[in-house]
Amino acid sequence: MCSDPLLSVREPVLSVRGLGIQIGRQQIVDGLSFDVMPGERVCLLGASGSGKSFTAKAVLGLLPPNAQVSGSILIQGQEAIALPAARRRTETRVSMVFQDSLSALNPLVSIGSQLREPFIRHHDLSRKAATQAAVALLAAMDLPDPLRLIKRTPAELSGGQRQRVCIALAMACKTALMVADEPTTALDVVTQAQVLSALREHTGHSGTAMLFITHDLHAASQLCQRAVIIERGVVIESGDLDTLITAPQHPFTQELVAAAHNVQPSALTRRASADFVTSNDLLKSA
Ligand SMILES: Nc1ncnc2c1ncn2[C@@H]1O[C@H](COP(=O)(O)OP(=O)(O)OP(=O)(O)O)[C@@H](O)[C@H]1O
Repeated sequence: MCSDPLLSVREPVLSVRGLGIQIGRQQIVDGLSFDVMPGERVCLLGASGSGKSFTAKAVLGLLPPNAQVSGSILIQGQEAIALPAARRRTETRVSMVFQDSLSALNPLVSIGSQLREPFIRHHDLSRKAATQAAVALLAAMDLPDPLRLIKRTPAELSGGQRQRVCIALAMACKTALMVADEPTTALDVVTQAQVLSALREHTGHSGTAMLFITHDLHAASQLCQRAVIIERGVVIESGDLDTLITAPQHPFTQELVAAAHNVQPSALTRRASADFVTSNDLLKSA
């Protein structure tokens, strides 16, 4: 244990070492290792079926009971491997944003009640203060008319609005780490840009590190500083995302970059990401 507070600040929020996940005789993830530092956004990139979601579930403590898991997952320095989310200590809890925002939210409960709960349960706020905090968070997500929005149920919102509510919910939990598993895959390009922008503004330097799960290099390039690229449950390349885009080494990474060059992001997507220099700029200019 590090006693120097300055050194301990540099300890990873998430440290995955030799992660193995097996279901029956199928080895889904094999010897995966990577770190996410405080305030950092790291993407786990890979093709469909490469084991990204299983890795995310292992970090979140949501693996199915028949999964055999090995290796180590340190969250804030504490071992969390094979520990279900419900049994984790508060400091090792991880917030999450999933692709399917409709099933992530309770369909019968108003947005306000769902957003109030973490403020009341984890931050001891009164109902009135929790409502104010929920409204402020929705406003920070650029959602129109938050005072009316909190009275609605999830089905009364668009997919993009719901996803921003899910991000607000994750932010309300104030965890050191957020896992976002394909949060923009089901959205149109304009809404994708809004959701990526909300994630960018509310993670990273604001204090919440992020593990961003995606097969979309464009989305990753708008958010992340580092990438871990996996194929069939094994890391094939990792490092600084700018370097991976400009000088991809592995044939799969080269294919990913070549495919991304063929996609022209809309003018709106470009405008949404124009507030900072990203790996996305490298994709456009390379
Ligand atoms: N219940 C299960 N039992 C055994 N194998 C499974 C089960 N569910 C998924 N798999 C296999 O695990 C592998 C990894 O799945 P995973 O969902 O982690 O992939 P992914 O990279 O997230 O893909 P996608 O981008 O399509 O979501 C796949 O080959 C899949 O067929």
